[in-house]
Amino acid sequence: MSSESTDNLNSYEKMQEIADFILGQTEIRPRIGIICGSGLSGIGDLLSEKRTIPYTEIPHFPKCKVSGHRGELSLGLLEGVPVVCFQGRCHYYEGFGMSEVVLATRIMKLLGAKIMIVTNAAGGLNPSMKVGDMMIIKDHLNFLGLSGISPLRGSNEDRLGPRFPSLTDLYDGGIRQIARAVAVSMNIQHEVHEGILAALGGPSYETVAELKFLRLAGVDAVGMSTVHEAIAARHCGMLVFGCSLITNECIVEYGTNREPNHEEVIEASKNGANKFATFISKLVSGLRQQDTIA
Ligand SMILES: O=P(O)(O)O[C@H]1O[C@H](CO)[C@@H](O)[C@H]1O
Ligand SMILES: Nc1nc2[nH]cnc2c(=O)[nH]1
Repeated sequence: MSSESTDNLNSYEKMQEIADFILGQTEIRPRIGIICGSGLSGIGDLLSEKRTIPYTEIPHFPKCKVSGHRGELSLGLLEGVPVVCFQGRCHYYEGFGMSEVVLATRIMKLLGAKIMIVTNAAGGLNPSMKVGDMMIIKDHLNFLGLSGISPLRGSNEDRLGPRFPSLTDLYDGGIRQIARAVAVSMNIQHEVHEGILAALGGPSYETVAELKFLRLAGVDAVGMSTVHEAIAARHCGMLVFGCSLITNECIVEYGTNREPNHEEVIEASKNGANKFATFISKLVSGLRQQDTIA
């Protein structure tokens, strides 16, 4: 399998080489980095003065191939703010190592970003969440992390961050407050929840028993990504905002003849993509007004 992990992207020098290559392609110096979830790459289409680079043209960059992920990055202005938008992510279940899964996060840091906005498609476990709703991530339960699968495993790169970073208040409270205000300004506050994301390894979806367990644990939505990038962002000192688009309702009963599938996920994210992108761009505008990115 060509995407199989060599997990060799922990080298700071290699990361710097990638960042220098990207900076050589554009005058844009991003203050915010955005990672687009499944079917959500359209956020990058809102950029002006845009320069798009396919991942295949970037030295050392892993080639992610899941459908719904474009596999390119765009630099440009969003609401007048210089941003880098990664339109496609690498997942652990694809066979990538953690250093590849979080490479985009570390590259945005080396490009100069202060804030990471990380997005995903997720299954709604809280019964109040409907397909097409959004969930501002308040905190996460990282099932891979709890068993030691961490992007920070291995010798620590002190130039990125500390050996033992705290994850308390990982998802920045001030940015979440701005996001809630944006939801009110768009009159979609009833569709924008705030809750706990559980990250599982995938690529299989959850069993009924697992979902019942997760619900008991206070989980609101389930995904297969995001938390690793959030940890890497905290490690290297970026503020983190995370948001899920709810693309399917988790099936928590036996014998319903319903089951999740990726086509449904992509279809729902296509349907919700425009509103989601508007929400993110208004959030960026809010961050600029509050000088959070200064
Ligand atoms: O997390 P993103 O990349 O949005 O995609 C989510 O959707 C896919 C499953 O349908 C998985 O890749 C899961 O992680
Ligand atoms: N783990 C998981 N990830 C998802 N991504 C989109 N939907 C789902 C889901 O139901 N479960």
